[in-house]
Amino acid sequence: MELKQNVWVYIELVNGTISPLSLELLGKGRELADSKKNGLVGWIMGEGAAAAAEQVIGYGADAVVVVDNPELASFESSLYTKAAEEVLNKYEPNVVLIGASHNGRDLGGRLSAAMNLGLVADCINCGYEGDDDSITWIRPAFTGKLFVKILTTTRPQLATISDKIFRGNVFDAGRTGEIIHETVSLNGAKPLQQVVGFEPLSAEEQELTITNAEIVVGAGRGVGSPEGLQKVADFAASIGAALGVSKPLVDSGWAPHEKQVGITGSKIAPKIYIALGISGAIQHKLGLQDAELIIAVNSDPDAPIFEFAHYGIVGDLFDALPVLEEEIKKIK
Ligand SMILES: Cc1cc2nc3c(=O)[nH]c(=O)nc-3n(C[C@H](O)[C@H](O)[C@H](O)COP(=O)(O)OP(=O)(O)OC[C@H]3O[C@@H](n4cnc5c(N)ncnc54)[C@H](O)[C@@H]3O)c2cc1C
Repeated sequence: MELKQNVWVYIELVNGTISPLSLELLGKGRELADSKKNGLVGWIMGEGAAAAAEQVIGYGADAVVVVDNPELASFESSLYTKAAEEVLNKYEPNVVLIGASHNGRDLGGRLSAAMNLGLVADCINCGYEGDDDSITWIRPAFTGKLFVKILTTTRPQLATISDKIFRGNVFDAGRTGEIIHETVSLNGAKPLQQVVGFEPLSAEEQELTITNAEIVVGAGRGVGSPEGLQKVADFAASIGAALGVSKPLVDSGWAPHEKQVGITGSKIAPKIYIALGISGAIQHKLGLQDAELIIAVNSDPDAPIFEFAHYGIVGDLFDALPVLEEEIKKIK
């Protein structure tokens, strides 16, 4: 397969496993490639990268470029940028999608500077609008008040993409594709930092957060006070759920920003989201639209949240708490 001028997805490995965000990008990359009858190339760097290559094919790539190098054993942005530059200069892809993880943002920004490329950061959508090879990137601007369309005039077209926007492809063990092993010289680059060891947290030490919990309880302005929020927090703890909040609670200083659900907070995909005293504004909704089941309690029957919640209770959230706690404990 001709590898040049294709759609490329940077595959990030986390402890040797393909990150969920990379799988999402393989789904979007497949769609982009198909719409222009292009190929989709997955590109993995790091020690042990070869082991993940077959899976990248199974998740939708036509080919995988593997840079398996002990110097890239753990992410070090200066070395990864050098390696990426060598690979991209050789293969000249048309489009490069990088997940907007911590490391992906770091790599994307450095690549943009090193290769003098335009970079569109934190995109939430993209696609071909015309007949040429230009991608229209869509990203929030002015702290989420606007969604802007951006075209990049440099090639490859480079963007980092937010998580939980796209769906990955279903794994197909029968898919076949080319696996190319690439070496990089790194041009004598030296790491700026060195990882000397990893100490994984035990299961008990790992905190339940809004992005990893199966059940998230969302508290909104309807809780009325820090004491009201504490009652909701106690309810969340009693059912083994993480506590999330709407923006006004962060703005009031009642909760830290890391608990905020929404376009300017975190996008979450729990099995169950229980929204208590939340009106359901679009900026909040955009953060939880991947939740499998949404239950809302709101005293206002016309609250917008009832337009997209699967189950709704019209009433005072504090009256609903003991009932919900009892019912959820019965089924847990
Ligand atoms: C640029 C920008 C970015 C934003 N980003 C985010 C974001 O990431 N996340 C986010 O959440 N918001 C965000 N917002 C704010 C968003 O527009 C809403 O203002 C916010 O989500 C409203 O929060 P809320 O539903 O808690 O409060 P409100 O809209 O005030 O709703 C409170 C609800 O509680 C109900 N209620 C009151 N008392 C009770 C009770 N005792 N029992 C039951 N129900 C009760 C009321 O009927 C009402 O529906 C953003 C706004 C802008 C402009």
